[in-house]
Amino acid sequence: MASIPLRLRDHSYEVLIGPGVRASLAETVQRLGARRAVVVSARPEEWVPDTGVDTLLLPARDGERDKTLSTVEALCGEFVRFGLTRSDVVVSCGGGTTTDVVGLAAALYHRGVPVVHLPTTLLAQVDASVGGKTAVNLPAGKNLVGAYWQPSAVLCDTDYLSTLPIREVLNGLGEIARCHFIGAGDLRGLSLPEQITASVTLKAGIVERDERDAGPRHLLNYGHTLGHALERATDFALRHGEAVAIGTVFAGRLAGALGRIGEERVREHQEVVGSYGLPTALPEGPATETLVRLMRHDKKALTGLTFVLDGPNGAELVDDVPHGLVADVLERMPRAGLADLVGEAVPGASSNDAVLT
Ligand SMILES: NC(=O)c1ccc[n+]([C@@H]2O[C@H](COP(=O)([O-])OP(=O)(O)OC[C@H]3O[C@@H](n4cnc5c(N)ncnc54)[C@H](O)[C@@H]3O)[C@@H](O)[C@H]2O)c1
Ligand SMILES: [Zn+2]
Repeated sequence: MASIPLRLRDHSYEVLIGPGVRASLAETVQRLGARRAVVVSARPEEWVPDTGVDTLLLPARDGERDKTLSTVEALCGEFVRFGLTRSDVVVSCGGGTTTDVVGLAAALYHRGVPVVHLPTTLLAQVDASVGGKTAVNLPAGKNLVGAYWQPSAVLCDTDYLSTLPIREVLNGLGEIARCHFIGAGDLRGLSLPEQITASVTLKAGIVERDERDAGPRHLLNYGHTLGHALERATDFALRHGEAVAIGTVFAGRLAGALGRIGEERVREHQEVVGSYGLPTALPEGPATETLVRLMRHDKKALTGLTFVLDGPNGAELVDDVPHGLVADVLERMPRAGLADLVGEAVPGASSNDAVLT
């Protein structure tokens, strides 16, 4: 088991990672001094560990559809009925959508009640549950209403991952792959729990330096500018992490075209992303101009576009990248059908066994 500390000025906590770590929930609740707990879980009841205190178990559903203010309101209503106080605790158990919506309910209820996350997807373990950002969607867009509310502990039980469909594994691996280029070093060849640990360690370090997104935290958006555009251009047929994987390969090529890195490092982007079984080519379909337009929208750029790009001093924010160059690099990227990009990403694998071992 690994224990990663996240030290902030007025709030510190541990992220535990490994098989079976959910069993430390009761100890965590006791340490917090809570007398009651509300557990909001999108997973089967048997997956929810004992809290050791008087507990209300609320079933939930993962998915963007339920990541709304009305879910927050419904949860808070249940907290009141149960008599939850500010010295008690809320526990989330589910994917990143569940940790996000439960995290926001915890942030708002009584102006903030402690929350412990039990993330059950790879993406939620390496990214969504760590760092204190919580949010819900509005009809106008994703994550438009939220708050910073750091959890009191995060328990990343890697046993939860054994039932994940392959596409959800790839979704998380996309975020792990981009860590290679923002300071985690080469994680290829490590076990999955080790890769999760390294990714969480990297994110924890970045959040410690920049809790509220004023600077270094933008490094976490490596590969995301094109990634977001690809998600939208494919109507979300690509999972977030898959789109980020392609965005990471593109970021390497763009940094190369700008002369910030050499050919070998550009190739390394392709190799690292490919080694995780992730897509490295653009999907057939969305025109180059469409992708550029979506990226402009993403960053509200008036002149050039802004990207996080690799360079002699590591990754950094680069402003004013000319549209023409961006379009040119996109044009030169290979294209493949969606089925080829993700359908057979792990040859012969009918479950995720091949990637999780
Ligand atoms: N707060 C942050 O900093 C942050 C960072 C990254 C992403 N996010 C958010 O996270 C969300 C995405 O999270 P996600 O990818 O986990 O999506 P998700 O919560 O929708 O879960 C993905 C799918 O996996 C299923 N699932 C979950 N656990 C499972 C398990 N153990 N076995 C089998 N199936 C399981 C779910 O039912 C769902 O179908 C987005 O809403 C995104 O905005 C937040
Ligand atoms: Zn991401």
